[in-house]
Amino acid sequence: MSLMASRPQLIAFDLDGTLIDSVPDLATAVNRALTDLDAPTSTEDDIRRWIGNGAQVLVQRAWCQDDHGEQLSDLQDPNISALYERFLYHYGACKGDATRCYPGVKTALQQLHEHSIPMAIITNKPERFVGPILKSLQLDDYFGLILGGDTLAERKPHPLPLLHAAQHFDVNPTHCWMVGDSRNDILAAKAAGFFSIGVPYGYNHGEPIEAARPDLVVDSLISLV
Ligand SMILES: O=C(O)COP(=O)(O)O
Ligand SMILES: [Mg+2]
Repeated sequence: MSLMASRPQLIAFDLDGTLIDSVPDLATAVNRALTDLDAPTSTEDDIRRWIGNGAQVLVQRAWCQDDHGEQLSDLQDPNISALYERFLYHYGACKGDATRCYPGVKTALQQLHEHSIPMAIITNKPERFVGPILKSLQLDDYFGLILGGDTLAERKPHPLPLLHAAQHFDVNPTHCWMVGDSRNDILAAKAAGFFSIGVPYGYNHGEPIEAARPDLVVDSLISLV
């Protein structure tokens, strides 16, 4: 039986590591920002593990070269704020250069759209980058709501953006799905009462997504249709 038989009233998608592989451009921007501050650069493998808690935490981890850099550094530190500003500048310039959709994403979104399923993006990425990236990949027609990591007072793993989305579409959270690659997506889904769906091909801080105990794991978004 198709998953669609349990027809969700809303599907919320994570962006980085779920719809798009954005690591190469994020790594370019982080390393250009580090170079501007004469700090040592990081490998793409390290940066992949540091994605998923938003851009400020990403630069804290890169500055400290540590998976827990947000606990070892202070957002008020002038080096961190300078690194963040340089990151925003460089990522603004390179955000679409090497970023691509994962296989099956476009087909799945198109088919869900044809089924008239309401869809939202709930990402921890700064909101300003989301619209332009979706547009450049021709994914901008599918989503009735886009929430970035800086749109609301809280971001994933907090349930607020998911509850906000359910309210926006006037639907009950228990009839909504959250699809993501990170434990933050699964934690937010569980806290909000959404059905949680993990994808195994994303980043998830170097751990298998199964460790976050999602309700379901799908290898490709095609399985959702
Ligand atoms: O910016 C990040 O840290 C990751 O964003 P995501 O929530 O779309 O995975
Ligand atoms: Mg993600």
